[in-house]
Amino acid sequence: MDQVKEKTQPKGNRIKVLGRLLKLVLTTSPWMLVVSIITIILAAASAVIGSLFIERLIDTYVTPLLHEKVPNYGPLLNAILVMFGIYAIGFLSNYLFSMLMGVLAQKVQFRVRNETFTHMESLPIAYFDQNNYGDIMSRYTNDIDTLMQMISQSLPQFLNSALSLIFVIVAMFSLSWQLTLFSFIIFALSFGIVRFLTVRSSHYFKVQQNKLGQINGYDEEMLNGLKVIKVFSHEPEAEEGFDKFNEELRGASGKANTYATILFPIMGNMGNLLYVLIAFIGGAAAINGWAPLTLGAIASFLQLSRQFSMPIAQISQQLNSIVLALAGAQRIFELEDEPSEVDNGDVIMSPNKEVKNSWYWDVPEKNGDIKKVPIKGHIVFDHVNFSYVPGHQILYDINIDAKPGMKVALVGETGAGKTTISNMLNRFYEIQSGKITYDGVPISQIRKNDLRHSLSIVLQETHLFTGTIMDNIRFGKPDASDDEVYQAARLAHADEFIHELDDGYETVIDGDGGDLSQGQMQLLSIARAMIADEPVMILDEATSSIDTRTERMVQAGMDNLLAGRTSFVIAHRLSTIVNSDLILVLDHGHIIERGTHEELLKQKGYYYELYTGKKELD
Ligand SMILES: Nc1ncnc2c1ncn2[C@@H]1O[C@H](COP(=O)(O)OP(=O)(O)OP(=O)(O)O)[C@@H](O)[C@H]1O
Repeated sequence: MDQVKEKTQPKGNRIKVLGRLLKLVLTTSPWMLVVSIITIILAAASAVIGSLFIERLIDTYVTPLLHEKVPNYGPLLNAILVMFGIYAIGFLSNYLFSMLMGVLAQKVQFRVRNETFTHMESLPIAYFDQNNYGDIMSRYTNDIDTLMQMISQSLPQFLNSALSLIFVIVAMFSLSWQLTLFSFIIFALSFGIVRFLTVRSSHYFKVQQNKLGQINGYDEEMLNGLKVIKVFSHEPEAEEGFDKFNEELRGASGKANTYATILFPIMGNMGNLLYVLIAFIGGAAAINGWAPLTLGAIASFLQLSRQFSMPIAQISQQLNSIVLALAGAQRIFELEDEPSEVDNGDVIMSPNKEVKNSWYWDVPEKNGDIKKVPIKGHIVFDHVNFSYVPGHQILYDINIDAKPGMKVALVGETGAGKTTISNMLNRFYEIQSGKITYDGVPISQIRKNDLRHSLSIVLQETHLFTGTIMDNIRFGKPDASDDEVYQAARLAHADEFIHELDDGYETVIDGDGGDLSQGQMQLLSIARAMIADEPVMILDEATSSIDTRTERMVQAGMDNLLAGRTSFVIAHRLSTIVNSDLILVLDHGHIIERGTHEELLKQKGYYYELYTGKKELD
C-alpha cells in the first residue's frame, strides 16, 4: 500500500493555499462574501460600542439619579433603549453572517466537489496507478468537510474575533491607558501559555488528519481484498495492520484533543483573573486619584477586559481549525492541480450509426467538406520501446503488424508485458520511442477519446456498475435500443442466463456484480463490448477459472465478438488462441517467437513447451 506521506505545510505554502481558498470563496459568490464581511464588522463593533456605552449609562444617567430627590427616569430609559438597539444590531449581524457563511460554505463545497470530480475524470490512468484510492476518497470526504467547517465557522469567527480584539484595544486605550498596559502584561503571560498549547495541538491535528487518510486507505484496500484475505486466512494480519493504524490515529487524536481541551479553560480563567485584578486596581486608582477614572469607566473597562481575553482564546482555537482545514485544502488543490491528460491529437474518428460495425476517419477536404473514409482496423507497432518508470524498461523493440480482421494473441508469463502492450494502444501511457499506427495514422495524432472509443476493451477484471442488466449492457452504447441490447446479449451468449433471472433484463445488480457468477459477469461484459461495436478489440482474457459449460459459452461469445474485427487477445489459456492468425510470445518485454499455432509448434521453442505442458504459463 502506498503510504500517505506525512506532510507538514510550510508557512509560505499556507498563505498561498489561504489566498487560493479566498479567491475560490470570492468567485463563488462575491456579494455574499462582501455582505458577510460587513456584518462581521458590524457584529464586532456593536459589542464594543455596547460596552463603551456602559460608561455613559452609569456616569451620565445613573450616577446623577442617585443624587436627585425626585429622579427622572426618562433619559435613562432612552439610553437603555439606545443600548438595546446597539445590541440588537450586533445580534442581527451575528445571525446574518453565520447564516450567509453557512450558505456560502455549502456553495463552495458543491463547487469544489464538482470541480474535483470533473478534474479527476480527466486525469491519466498513471495517476490512479500511483495513488491510493482510499487516500483520494479521503480528499472528497474528510478534507472537503473540514474545508466546509472552516468557511462556515472558523474563518468568520476568526475574523470576528480579530476585529473585536482591535476594537476592544482601541476602546480600552480611550478609557485608561494605564489599565490597558496593565492588562497587556497579564495577557502576555497567558499568551505564552496559549501559544505553547496551540503549537502542540495543531501539530497533532495535522498528524491526526494524515492518519485518518492512511486508515481510510487501509480500510479500502482491505475491503477490496476481503476475499483474498479470507482465502489466505490473513484476518489476523489484516487486523494487526488495522490496529497499528488505529492506534496511531488514537494517539494523535488523543494528544490533539488533550491540548485543545485544556486550552479553553485556561484562557477562561485567565480572563477571570484579569477581571478581579482590574476591578481591584481600577477601584484603588479611582479612590486614590492615581488615574482619572469614573465608576462608569471602570465598569466599561471591566466589560471590555472580558471581551479582550475571549477573542484571543477564540483566535487561537480557530487558528487550529484553520491550519487543519488548510492542510485539507492543500490536499484538494493538489488533486485539482494534477495535470490532466494531454491530448494533442486532431484526427477524428466517428462511428456510422446507420451501418453496423462501420467507423470512419473524418478527413477534411480542401474545399472544407469532410470526407468519410471507412476505418479498416490495421494496427502496426513499429519498433516500440516503453518504460513506466524511467530506467526500468518494460517493452523492447515491439513490432506487430495486425492486418484488418486479424486475431493477434499475446502469450507470455505473468509480468511479461502483455497488458502493457494494450496500454500502449489505447494510450493510457505514451511510448518512449517507435511508432504505433492505426490505418497508417500515428495514434498520437488521433483524438484520444475517438481512439479509445474505436477500441473495445474487455478487461481481465470485469467491472459492472450499479443498475439493471439492461443499463450495464447499454453502457457500451448509451443510445442503443432495447432490441440492440437483446441482440448483443444473444450474440454474447448472455441471453440464456439473463432469462433465468427473476427480473430478466431488469435485474438490478450491485456495483461489483452482486450475485452474478464470474462467468456471468464476463458474458455481460462481452455483451457490453458487443453493443459498442468497435473496429478493434482488446481482450484481456479472464484468468479466473469458470465451469466448462460457461467457459464454452464465454468462448463462443468471444468468437462472435471478435469475428470481422482486428483483435488483440491477451491469453491466459492457450486453448482459446489456437485459431489466432498470429501468436506473439512475450518474454520480459521481448517478442521471442511469432507465428500461427502450427508454425510455432513446428519451431519447438518456448510456445511448444508451453503447449505441450513442459512449461507453465503463470
Ligand atoms: N502502472 C505501472 N507502473 C509501473 N510498472 C508497472 C505498471 N503496470 C505494470 N508494471 C510492470 O510492467 C511489467 C509488465 O506488466 P504487465 O501488466 O504488462 O504484464 P502482463 O504480461 O500483462 O502480466 P499478467 O499476465 O500478470 O497480466 C511488470 O513488471 C509490472 O510490474
